[in-house]
Amino acid sequence: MLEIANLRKRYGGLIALDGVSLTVRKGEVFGLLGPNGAGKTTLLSIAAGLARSDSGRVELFGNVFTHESRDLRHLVGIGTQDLAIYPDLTARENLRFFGKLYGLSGRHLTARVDAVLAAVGLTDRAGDRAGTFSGGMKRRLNLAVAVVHDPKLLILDEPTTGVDPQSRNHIFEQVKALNAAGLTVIYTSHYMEEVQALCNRIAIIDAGRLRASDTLPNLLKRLDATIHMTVAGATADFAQVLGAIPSVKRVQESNPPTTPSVPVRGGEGGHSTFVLVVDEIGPALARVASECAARRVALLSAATTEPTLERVFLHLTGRGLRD
Ligand SMILES: Nc1ncnc2c1ncn2[C@@H]1O[C@H](COP(=O)(O)OP(=O)(O)OP(=O)(O)O)[C@@H](O)[C@H]1O
Repeated sequence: MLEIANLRKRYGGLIALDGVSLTVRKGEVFGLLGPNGAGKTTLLSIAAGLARSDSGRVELFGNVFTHESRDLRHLVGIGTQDLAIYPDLTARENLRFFGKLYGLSGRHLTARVDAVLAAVGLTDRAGDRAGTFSGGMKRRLNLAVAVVHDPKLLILDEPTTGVDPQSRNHIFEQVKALNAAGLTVIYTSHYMEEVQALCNRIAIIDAGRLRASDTLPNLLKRLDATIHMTVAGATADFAQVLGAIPSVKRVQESNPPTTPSVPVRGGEGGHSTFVLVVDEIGPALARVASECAARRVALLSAATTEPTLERVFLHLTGRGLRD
């Protein structure tokens, strides 16, 4: 649906986009993550035809899409990070205004306005001025404005920023419903868990460069899972026993014996600590427990760390999402 190739954009001496390429497929919710200032808004503005790139190419449904492509603009809806609604107009007037800008009129316009008001739960407040709305209601109206002209691709730039949990859920559910009805969505958020729950594929950008673009399971595979375990009464060959478990990739022992001839690690009944780097925690842990039982080794503690999107993000960018 959207093909972005080698986009570059400078603001004076600052390189905001440094050759970003990515593909968004029809029907997916595509997540875009990046620390503050990574270039997300710049990328989305160019992808939506609102800003010009210095070089590179954007194709929408196989057609070159630029700032000048007015005939293709109706295919895209954008929910901007800063609210794009008029506080002095009512919710309905806002939607009629933006609908008309996209060429809707008459009964079709009225039907679309009613449909999106209902979809975002603002039918009861349709006649109230947007300026009187809560932050969450304004965000919901902003989303309605983005889809009033029935686009094929919806670009949402941090749609849940600064809203209460209830409105956040409402927006979240609405995005899911729009996607289920066939709308392709690009979604940026500062909430990792939203992107994790909503998106089929996720791109991570940092300092204007694409660091990764993949499905969540594939992104998670970039990091190892570990088991930190403490045992008592381990025999000298216990590290080898652990290393032979199929899903264990590496074993590190934190207190190796001082003399190789001592048969019991850490002395009689002594404690030993191992760190296992594993492919999958569940099967590895089950085998660890059974090996311990078979060898009369007491498993005193086992703590696991699994890859999360947050850890992958930190690994790729060296920064947290909300730095
Ligand atoms: N119009 C502009 N003029 C000058 N610099 C700009 C302009 N717009 C963005 N920038 C700079 O370009 C870089 C990328 O900004 P952009 O808004 O695209 O990042 P972002 O990932 O959307 O950040 P955030 O998460 O904070 O919204 C930042 O350093 C920003 O200060």
